[in-house]
Amino acid sequence: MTKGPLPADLPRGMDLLHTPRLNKGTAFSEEEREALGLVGLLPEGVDTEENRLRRVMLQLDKKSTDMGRYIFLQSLADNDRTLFYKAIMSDPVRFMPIVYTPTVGEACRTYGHIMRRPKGIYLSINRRGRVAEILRNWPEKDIRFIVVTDGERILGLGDLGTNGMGIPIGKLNLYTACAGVPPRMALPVMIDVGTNNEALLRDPLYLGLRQPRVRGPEYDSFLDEFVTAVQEVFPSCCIQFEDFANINAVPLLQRYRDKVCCFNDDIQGTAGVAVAGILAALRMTGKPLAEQQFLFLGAGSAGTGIASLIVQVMQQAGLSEAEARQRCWLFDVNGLLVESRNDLASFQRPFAHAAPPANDFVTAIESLKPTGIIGVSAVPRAFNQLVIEAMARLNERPIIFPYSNPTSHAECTAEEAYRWSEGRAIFASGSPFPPVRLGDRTLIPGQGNNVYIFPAVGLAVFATEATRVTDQMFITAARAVAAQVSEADLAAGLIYPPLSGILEASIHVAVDVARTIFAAGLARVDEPADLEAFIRSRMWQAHYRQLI
Ligand SMILES: NC(=O)C1=CN([C@@H]2O[C@H](COP(=O)(O)OP(=O)(O)OC[C@H]3O[C@@H](n4cnc5c(N)ncnc54)[C@H](OP(=O)(O)O)[C@@H]3O)[C@@H](O)[C@H]2O)C=CC1
Ligand SMILES: CC(=O)C(=O)O
Ligand SMILES: [Mg+2]
Repeated sequence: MTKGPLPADLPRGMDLLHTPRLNKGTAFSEEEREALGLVGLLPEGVDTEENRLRRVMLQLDKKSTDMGRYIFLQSLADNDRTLFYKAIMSDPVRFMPIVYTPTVGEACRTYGHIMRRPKGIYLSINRRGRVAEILRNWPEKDIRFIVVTDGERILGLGDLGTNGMGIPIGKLNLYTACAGVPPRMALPVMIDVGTNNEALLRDPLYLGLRQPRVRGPEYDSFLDEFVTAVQEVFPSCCIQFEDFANINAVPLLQRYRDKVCCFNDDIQGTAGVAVAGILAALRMTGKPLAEQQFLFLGAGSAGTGIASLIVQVMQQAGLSEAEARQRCWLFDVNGLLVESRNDLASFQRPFAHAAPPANDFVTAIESLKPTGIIGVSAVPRAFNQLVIEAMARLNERPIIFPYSNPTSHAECTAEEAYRWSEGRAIFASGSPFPPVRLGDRTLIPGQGNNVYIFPAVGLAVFATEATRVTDQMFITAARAVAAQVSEADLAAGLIYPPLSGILEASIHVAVDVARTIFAAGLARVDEPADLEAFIRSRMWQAHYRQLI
């Protein structure tokens, strides 16, 4: 018995089983099977959602590698999207390292080899002039989030060309899994302007343009065409720029941040998570922010993005901009950023100090006496024993954040940071590390990853239909993430909320960000009396819908 007429566009029979958004497989009820032409296309047994989840877990358990699990889960998403989200949301601690860093990094390295069904839109520069037409080929019409990359700086793995498509897909998976943003409204986009990765150009299974990267005015005008076309085809869409090389990431953000609803996750999202970690760490040490001194290894998108947000937060704590800048020092491949250097890009100049050059990181630590070091260099093991021991000599509780991803590019492991600091480090890494046993203590490393920020900011932007994304929204998000860390978490050494509860944490963060959006007059909906109930009401749930 149907409950009224069926929607005209509801697929039937095999088409329905091949529509991942609607497919419930063996969970289609007898009623649905009769009404939708499914009788005989499924075995007689009618499953519950839970039974289908049990079968997924059983099959995952039989896979011997995380790559195998990644491929299985992405195929599941192609087949039954609800079940995919139900699975990964059932245990974020187990599944985040598979759909996200570190496994997604390995998946991107070999994307042309493991690819099954395409997901998202590929915009090749050879199709310039046709971007709006191509975006219209996407079947969904109300797109609210695009995560876009050109594949040039995929995690710390460098230029992976169109193989980098795994990142927009993974980030958008997390919008839904960690914040309930409806998956139907999310679109991964790959801008293909070629690749300078010789190994990929030689790989017969590589699927992108086989040419060196296009740069300069031609690149810029293609990105202009993309941003303009998004406004035309998806007028309520927020664009998240992801994993662009800094030569493009920084100018793109500067060009569009005040014109359209957009942000750069590596610059602003990462800054949000770093500030959150610092604020929570200070709850642990009881020291004021205005007395902290940070030294960064790496002065690219993430390094300058974090430093810039720290400066703003320190200003809110009462320091002048100049005083705050004196508390952020950056060190890159050519040493400390000092005014006498003539190799600095314009986005790095504001962080160059009037100080003598220094080419040795440990020497820089000894002279600047930082309270925290933040690794955003993608240089594996750059925080060596000398570095950690120097930090531990200077600080009772040194802040050590090896933020580079994936795990193979972390500046140090959790075990190293704890061992070389005699267990005193306040530690968080971009990719997860397992708990560390030190003497009779078990230390639990936190994950300092922008996943604590972008899904929650995204949920707030989605619910309020915000017109812009501002730095203040990331400061609010950072404060809200830090506030989610309980006294018990702090006592256990954690400076981020446990990943197991990331969905609830994101909702609380989104509520605060939404308040900031309303206060700034950037919302396109009326401010509701009960903001939390409003945010919750906008969230997608990973449950099968009754189709008839
Ligand atoms: N945890 C998280 O949430 C996030 C982590 N990240 C990670 O941060 C890393 C950097 O990202 P991003 O800032 O976008 O990349 P960029 O390429 O913009 O920056 C990398 C920086 O590291 C410097 N660097 C390279 N080699 C060395 C070296 N041997 N010693 C000192 N500095 C060096 C580079 O200098 P030069 O340009 O001169 O080579 C550059 O300043 C990546 O691994 C990424 O995965 C990024 C975003 C979020
Ligand atoms: C986490 C992230 O955005 C990165 O490593 O690039
Ligand atoms: Mg990134």
